[in-house]
Parts: sequence; C-alpha cells; structure tokens
Amino acid sequence: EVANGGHQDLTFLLSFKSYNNAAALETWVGPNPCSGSWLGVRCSRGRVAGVFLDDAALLGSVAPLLGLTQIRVLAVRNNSLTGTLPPLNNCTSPRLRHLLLSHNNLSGSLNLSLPSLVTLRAEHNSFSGGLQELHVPMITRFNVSVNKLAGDISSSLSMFPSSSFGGNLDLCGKPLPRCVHAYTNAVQDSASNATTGSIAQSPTAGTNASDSAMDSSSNGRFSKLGMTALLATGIGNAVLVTVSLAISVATFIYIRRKLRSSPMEDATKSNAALGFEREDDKVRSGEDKCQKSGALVCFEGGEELRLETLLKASAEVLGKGVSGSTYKAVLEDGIVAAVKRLSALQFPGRSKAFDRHMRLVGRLRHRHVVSLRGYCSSNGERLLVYDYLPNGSLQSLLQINGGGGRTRSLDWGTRKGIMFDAAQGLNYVHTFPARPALVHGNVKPSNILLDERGAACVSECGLMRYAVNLQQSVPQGPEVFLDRAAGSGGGWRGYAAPELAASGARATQESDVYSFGMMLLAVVTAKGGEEEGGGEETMGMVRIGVLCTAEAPEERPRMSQVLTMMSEFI
Ligand SMILES: Nc1ncnc2c1ncn2[C@@H]1O[C@H](COP(=O)(O)OP(=O)(O)OP(=O)(O)O)[C@@H](O)[C@H]1O
Repeated sequence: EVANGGHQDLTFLLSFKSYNNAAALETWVGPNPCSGSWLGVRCSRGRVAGVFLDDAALLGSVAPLLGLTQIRVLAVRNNSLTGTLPPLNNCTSPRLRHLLLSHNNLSGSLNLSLPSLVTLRAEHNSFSGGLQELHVPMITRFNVSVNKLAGDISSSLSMFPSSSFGGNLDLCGKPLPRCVHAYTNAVQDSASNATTGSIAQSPTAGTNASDSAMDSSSNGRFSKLGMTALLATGIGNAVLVTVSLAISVATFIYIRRKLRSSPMEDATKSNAALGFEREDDKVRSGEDKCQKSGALVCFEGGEELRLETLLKASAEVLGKGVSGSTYKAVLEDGIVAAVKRLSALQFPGRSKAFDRHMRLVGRLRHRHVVSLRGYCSSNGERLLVYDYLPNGSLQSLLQINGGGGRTRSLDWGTRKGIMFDAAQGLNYVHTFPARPALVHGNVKPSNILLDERGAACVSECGLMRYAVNLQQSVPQGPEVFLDRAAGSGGGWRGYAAPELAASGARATQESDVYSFGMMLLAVVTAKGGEEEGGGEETMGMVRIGVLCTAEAPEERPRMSQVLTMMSEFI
C-alpha cells in the first residue's frame, strides 16, 4: 500500500486539499489517508475507495480526486467545485461505481467510458458539449439536468425520464422532444441547395451562398427559385402540422373515450391518458425492475434500492408522528434516505387502493416536493423511502427562532421564500393529472422540509388521507393535524380545516388551502421576522392567509390563485 515512502493515494488527496483550503479538510493531515482520521475518506484494503464530501463548502478543482485509481464512490454534492473532469475510462477508474457531482460549478465535457458506473449525478453544473462521449452501460441512476449540454440523447440513455435531462442548452431526442434541428437543417440544406443550384446557372455564378442570398432581392430569378424552396418548405411544414393535428385530435378522442369508459378507474390510467404515457412507461419499467428485488416497489431515481440493503442500513430516528416514525438511513454506497415506517394503527392490513395511491405519489417529481423513491409493503410492515433533506423542517426553523438560540435567522426574505416554495409544491400536487385529484391532507410546518440549498419542499403527500384510525386515536378529530406551536409558548396550534372535525370527513384540496393559510399566518406572524421598511408585504401575506382560512371551503382560493397573489411580494 505504501510506495516510495508514501501512501499511493496521498498525492491526489493533498493536491485536492491544496486547491480547497476548506475547513472540512483540516483533518487531512499525516502520511496515511486510511488512518481513519481523514474526514470523508473511506478505505478498502489500504486504498482510498470512497470520498464523501457532500455539503463541505469546497471551492477548488475536483480533478485531483479523479486520480484515485481505486475509488468506488465519489460524493461531492452541493459544493462550489470548479474545473473539468478528465476523461475517465476503465484504465483511469476501473472500480468507479457512483459519481455524485450535483450542485457544483463543474464545466467541460462529460467524457466517461465507464463500464461499471451505476450512478451519475451531475445535475446543476455547467457541463457542456454533447452526451456522445458518455458510455455507461450499467448506469441505473442518472441525472444531467440543468447544465449546458446540447445534442442528441443516445438510445442507451433514453430510458431515463425527462427530468434527468431537463434544463439544458439544447438536448433533444427521447425522452425530450425529438431533435427538430435535424429536420430544420435538412430543410435549410435543401433550401440552400435549391438556391445554390440556381446560382450555378446564373450570371453571378461563383458567388457564395450568402452573397447569393443578398443578391436574391435584386435578382428576380433567384428570388423566384428561393421562394419555391421556401414555399416547398412552407407546404411541407403545413402538411406536417396538419398531420400532427390530425394525430393529436384522434389521440384526444381516443383518450376521452377511454376515460369515459372507466371514469373513476385507477389514477394510473388517467395519468397516461393525459399525456404521461412515456413517463409512466419508464416508471413502470423501473417498478418491474424493482419488484424483482422483493416487496420493494421503486420509482424514478430509486431503481437501485434493495430491501436487503435498506434493512441493513444504519439508521437514526428523526422523529415520530401520527402516521409513523421516520428514520435517516445511510445505505451501503453512502446514499442517504429518509425512511418512514408507517404506523400499523393508522395503516393496518394491505389495501390495494393504498398501494395504487402510493404508486401515484411515487410519480410526483417537482423541485418543491420531496420525492418518494420507493415503497415496501410486506408482512404488515410498510416502509416509504423518501429523499433525505438535510436542513430540517419549517417547524424546526420556527422553533429555533422562537427559542432564541438561533442557528439560522428566519428573516422576512427567508419566510417569503419558504412559503412561496411550499405554495408551488402544493400547487403542483393539486394540479397533477390524477383522478380523483390529489390532496396532500397533512399540510403543516413539520412537513415542509428544507433541501441542501435551503429551498422548501412539501413532504408526505397524500398519506394521511389513507389513515383509517384518526378518529379512534385522537378523539377530537382535527387535533391529529395539530402541531406543537411554532412559537415559544409550546401550546397547540391547529392547521386543520374546521370541516374536518366532522366524523368521517376527508381532507380535500380546499382543506389543504386552509392548512396552507394557517401555516402562512403562523410564519408571517412568528417572532423575529418583521419586514424591513414597513409592514406592507406582511399585511399582504396576512390578507392571503385570511382568504385561505375562510370558514366555508368554497370561498377559499385555489392554490394557483394563492401563488399568483403571493408572487406580487416575491
Ligand atoms: N425526507 C425527510 N428528510 C429529512 N427529514 C425528514 C424527512 N421526512 C420527515 N423528516 C423529519 O422527521 C421528523 C418526523 O417526521 P414524521 O413525518 O414522521 O412526523 P411528523 O411530520 O411530525 O408527523 P406526521 O406523522 O403527522 O407527518 C420530522 O421532524 C420531519 O421534519
């Protein structure tokens, strides 16, 4: 393990440290990175096999870490790392299986030929170029969204959902819209060929295409030929548009018939009917993959989850609520998840409707909604696997603020931002194409979680609607939705709509709006967030909160209207 008087991996780690004078690397001292005292460094057989430095405020170049030849996992998410990745292949990185680079400032091309790579998370960087140099046949977790990539998506990557590619400069092809540039170029080529052809016969033969284009206005023959090409293009386009329209209308009629024939059928069908077929297919194929691994059904982004790995993961209790207990689980490969173990009292037995509902919830993907990655139901045990969000909940923020011992100030801007994020998440849930429409059912500060960047995400969508014993477990129905007061008093504060007090009442989108309004009022009026320079915005937000908490459900605005009203203050 030790060559030339030093550890083989030492040079790369020290070189990385020299670029990153971050506090996180202060423990990187001494001759042996495998001594156990180097933060984030894991070794196997005396060689560095993993570097785990998510959220470590790193600034410099990532490249030296990719010199570690025995590395299996590199996790440096949510830093400010810069620079390019060197070309990686089976010689440079034969064991690399998980490359987690999301949310940095990395640039350059993705030139990776890694037959064993299983995870590539490169979203939210500045990678550019195409994906043609990406050869990762074993990949099952993949995301390159929000970069500067362009060009075709190869068929080997097209099984991933559009969310894995979105937000790039100009990526195209399945699952994104098809590459229209190919068509446009062909048309342009044929148009310019037509023009060039005419130039060859013209007295000005020899001028180049652009010159001829300039000339065309003063030369009747050229302009006529140019027009023919343009007309041909126009007619071609018109024919294409007509054909597409006809196909769309036919599809629409077919879908409507299908929907009518099974009005309240499962939401899966209605989603597909509303144009989600492609996504659904992918999710289903993911599910198929997962179901083979036991009782665990996984959704997009959770393809690698295995029940055995989950059960073996080290876990830490995050908290216990009415619906069950939630754990932070660190899986074998360093991936962290939040696992909710449902209360058998609230969710007894196996219900097909509930299973179906969870599959629907597993399709929700939005930057302000916590993603459900997997669901397991076996021997009366129900586990839900969510993304782990590391920055606590709105409730904890309010408590920290109220308690005086602040770790993070809940200033006016932060409050507004969190509530606007939450409103967007809830609006997405409410407008998700499903029949019956989706309802959150438990909107309250402990279900508004903060991600790595401090953005707020709505968690636990649609769960409490399926709880069966609310009334029995809590005699005063609505108190199940009550939460510890956010302020210092420690009393109870209700978020549930009054109509839910009736026995057998079920949450609705209107009751969600009520809870959102209560939460907005709680956040706006909590101590310490006085708006700088007057209370105009505060008053505006309070007014929205009051509208949302109207006694009569039908008088409350819809979440889309709440969003519009709030956007005035953002
Ligand atoms: N995905 C997650 N990432 C990080 N923390 C989470 C996650 N999900 C839940 N938590 C935290 O775990 C704790 C327990 O959550 P849990 O949902 O079990 O209870 P609750 O929200 O208090 O009540 P309820 O059961 O009514 O939702 C809360 O502090 C919550 O903020």
